[in-house]
Amino acid sequence: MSNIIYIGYEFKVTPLQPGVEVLIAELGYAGFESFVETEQGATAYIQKEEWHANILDDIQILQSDEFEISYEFNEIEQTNWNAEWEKNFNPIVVDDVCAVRAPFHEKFDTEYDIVIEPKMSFGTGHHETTHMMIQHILKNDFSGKSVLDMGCGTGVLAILAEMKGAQPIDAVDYDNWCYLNSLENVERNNCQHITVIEGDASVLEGKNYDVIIANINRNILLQDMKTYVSCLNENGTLFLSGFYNDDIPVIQEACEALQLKFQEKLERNNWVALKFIN
Ligand SMILES: C[S@@+](CC[C@H](N)C(=O)[O-])C[C@H]1O[C@@H](n2cnc3c(N)ncnc32)[C@H](O)[C@@H]1O
Repeated sequence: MSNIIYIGYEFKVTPLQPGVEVLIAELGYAGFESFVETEQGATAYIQKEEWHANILDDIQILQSDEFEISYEFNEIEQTNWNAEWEKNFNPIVVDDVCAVRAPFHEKFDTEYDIVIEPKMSFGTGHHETTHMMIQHILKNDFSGKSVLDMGCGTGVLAILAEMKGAQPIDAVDYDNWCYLNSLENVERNNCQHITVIEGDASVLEGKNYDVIIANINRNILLQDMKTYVSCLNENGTLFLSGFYNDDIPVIQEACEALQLKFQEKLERNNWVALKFIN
């Protein structure tokens, strides 16, 4: 383990659900890397380097009248929470077809059984957006398709794409932890067709894909949409998530300006995952 210093926030949330779920989702998009649900709420961790005093300013649920949320924070050693977090990682099963679990969980009797050692990368399958992207992948034909998983996190979506017959697959993330973690998970799931790349949209120059999956966030998607679409083959499909229902008009407008056609929307707890074709 490296000696990265983390800041841990202990949140007390009333009512607990859906408060904790929404809070964790929002913190994930603000840059928090890992979460442990507790009896009274949740503990959330962010690298000290990524932290700043206004980090909670954009967390909408903290302004909500429907929830009472208090918190304390302090600096902690990475090793203290990693073991605790692993104990708290619950496996999930999407649509009875695809399980996402850690190596220390029992194997599931599902068609797709993905083993993830998530550590600090986002993408445990617990988040609404990951869940919906898994649903999109399950519903669509990936056989023989070239795929880009942009913002791959743990690599979970790329791994499922390979299990569904896609190849070749590029899994790209600009975060070094995610890059390393995806490499580990690709190997753990015996994937043969995934290339993990550390970088942002600038690594996509000259590349082409039949399917692009991007679960990132509204602003990065809007910023990099043109690059994604320039990499999309004819009869291609683009799956987008990492934003709310309210963001659909601006995302849809950006896609349609690039000649994409809206096809389908999935929604969970106000988060959405959209499908476009060209
Ligand atoms: C919401 S997580 C999604 C992870 C995983 N694909 C999933 O569905 O669970 C977004 C990921 O995008 C990565 N990311 C954010 N901005 C990026 C960028 N500009 N280029 C590449 N990756 C980016 C983050 O490091 C993070 O791992």
